[in-house]
Amino acid sequence: MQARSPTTAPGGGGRLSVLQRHLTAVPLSGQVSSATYAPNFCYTLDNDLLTTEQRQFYEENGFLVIKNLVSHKDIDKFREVFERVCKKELTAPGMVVMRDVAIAKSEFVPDQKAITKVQDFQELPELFEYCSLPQIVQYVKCFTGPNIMSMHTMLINKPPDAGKKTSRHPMHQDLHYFPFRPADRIVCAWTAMERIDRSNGCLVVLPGTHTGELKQHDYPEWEGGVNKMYHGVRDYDPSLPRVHLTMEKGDTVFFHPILIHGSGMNRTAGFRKAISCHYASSDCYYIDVKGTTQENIEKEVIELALKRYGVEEILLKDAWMAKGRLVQGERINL
Ligand SMILES: CCCCCCCCCCCCCC(=O)SCCNC(=O)CCNC(=O)[C@H](O)C(C)(C)COP(=O)(O)OP(=O)(O)OC[C@H]1O[C@@H](n2cnc3c(N)ncnc32)[C@H](O)[C@@H]1OP(=O)(O)O
Ligand SMILES: Nc1ncnc2c1ncn2[C@@H]1O[C@H](COP(=O)(O)OP(=O)(O)OP(=O)(O)O)[C@@H](O)[C@H]1O
Ligand SMILES: O=C(O)CCC(=O)C(=O)O
Ligand SMILES: [Fe+2]
Ligand SMILES: [Mg+2]
Repeated sequence: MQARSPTTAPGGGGRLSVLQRHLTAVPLSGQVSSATYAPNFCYTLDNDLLTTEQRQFYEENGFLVIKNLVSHKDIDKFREVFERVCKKELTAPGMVVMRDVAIAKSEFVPDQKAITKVQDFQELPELFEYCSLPQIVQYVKCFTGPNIMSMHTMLINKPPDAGKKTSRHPMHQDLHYFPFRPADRIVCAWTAMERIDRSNGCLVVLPGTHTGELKQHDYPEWEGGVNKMYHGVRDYDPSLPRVHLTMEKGDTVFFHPILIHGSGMNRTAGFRKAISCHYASSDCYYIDVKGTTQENIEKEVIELALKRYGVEEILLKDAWMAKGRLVQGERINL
């Protein structure tokens, strides 16, 4: 791994100006791809899709935005399917439909408006289609290699904030939830289903933090409450330089599971929608999280599994084994 000098620390003037240029860059079409052999790269694999500049950007920042990757037609289709899920016209084994904590205890909330996210839709073909879109998978392969599993799926419907700031997602590292490694062979694809900016709670990232360690996570001490399992990095330092990712409908960001990120509150009256899938190489292997910072999330997952399904004696990895689905290549370890 390349050592990072203090001058390339996140938020260094040089880095941010490169970032700004990148974020306003033109769509990929027309760019010349390059299959450069790059011995110093470790977060991306040799491939003939990413330009050297794109690889370099992900290596340094831990994320990469590809404009206009998913068609509006496909997104409109996913939106319709989501609406049918909300109306309970469609369901699938294992799928979790979750309400925002601020309205979870209300006696009457009209169905569609109550839902903050749908999770684990891997058994619902109409939504799982997102995870198999060839134009997404071809990018995923640059990070995971050819044997690709989908591990976690979400359609996030960030509600207008009910006034308690519970629509925020605290700053976190997704690896906190994952009992598999190596982290560098895991990547999230997150697609904006409409224009998303600071007003409706865009993704907020801390560039370059993917080169750090997995940190201790807890529930943030938020007065208004916090959603189930929305852990945040302990002692989050709000003075760290952040980048707000403004994205248009169909734009997709690929990001590393150690990258610290979150999302702000939704100050609009609309439900901010994004669809995402976490992928991993099937060559990844499960780890035992006992005695690590991940013990607290394992405990919560075990409690939930007992409460929901009555299953006992499971480990975090058992839940993940059941969720994982092969997208391409061969299922090896996961
Ligand atoms: C397999 C491993 C998974 C690992 C995690 C994901 C990995 C992510 C990886 C990637 C990184 C991703 C990062 C991430 O995304 S982290 C977030 C991941 N979150 C989850 O996985 C949670 C998924 N949601 C659920 O399991 C259910 O919806 C829950 C259990 C929350 C409610 O269940 P259900 O919907 O059936 O409702 P109910 O009517 O039966 O209520 C039961 C109780 O729950 C209370 N309640 C209701 N809503 C909420 C709420 N929002 N916040 C807090 N509490 C809530 C409710 O008041 C009641 O309490 P009480 O009256 O009993 O006191
Ligand atoms: N104590 C905390 N612990 C963890 N994450 C936090 C904490 N406080 C705020 N965050 C997160 O930091 C990110 C940025 O928050 P912020 O409220 O600044 O975003 P915003 O609402 O999009 O922007 P702004 O309010 O500045 O216009 C969000 O993901 C938010 O959830
Ligand atoms: O707010 C979002 O859409 C992203 C939330 C997130 O980072 C996550 O669920 O892991
Ligand atoms: Fe996340
Ligand atoms: Mg704010």
